[in-house]
Amino acid sequence: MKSISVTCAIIIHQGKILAARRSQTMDLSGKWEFPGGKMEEDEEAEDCLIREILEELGITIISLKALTPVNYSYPTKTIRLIPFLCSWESGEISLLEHEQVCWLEKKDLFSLDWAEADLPIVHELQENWVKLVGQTERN
Ligand SMILES: Nc1nc2c([nH]c(=O)n2[C@@H]2O[C@H](COP(=O)(O)OP(=O)(O)OP(=O)(O)O)[C@@H](O)[C@H]2O)c(=O)[nH]1
Repeated sequence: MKSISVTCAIIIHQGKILAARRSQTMDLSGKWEFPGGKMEEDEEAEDCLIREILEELGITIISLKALTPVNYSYPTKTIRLIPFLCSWESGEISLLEHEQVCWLEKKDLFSLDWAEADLPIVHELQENWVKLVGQTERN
């Protein structure tokens, strides 16, 4: 099965990270994810990320650091999920596609019903929280 490349943003703000809940009109409805979306042809991963976050949340972000990509096969599709730690640069968050967002501390990471493909990223964040979240924020 052909793999679809999907970028996602772990947006850090005041020592927490943003998670978003997929709405009823999206596949994997009700699952939590890191906002982002599919890469277009000839698009760089970080350009995709910045475009998707503006489309989905109405904010501008800056990508700070690449995390480890995840290859995952759902029954109907295979994705390569490409995560980046990001900072929130400007704008106010609007829910343009998701039904809910929340800010997570380390202790809350596994309290959500994550999309399966996101679990290795959540583990990577938990294991390296201080280095990745505590020391990466720009503002
Ligand atoms: N954005 C995002 N997608 C994820 C994550 N985890 C995960 O399994 N996915 C899956 O990756 C695919 C990305 O689709 P999307 O719907 O967010 O992307 P898009 O906006 O570009 O697509 P669309 O406009 O065609 O619906 C979906 O199948 C989604 O379920 C994640 O953390 N973030």
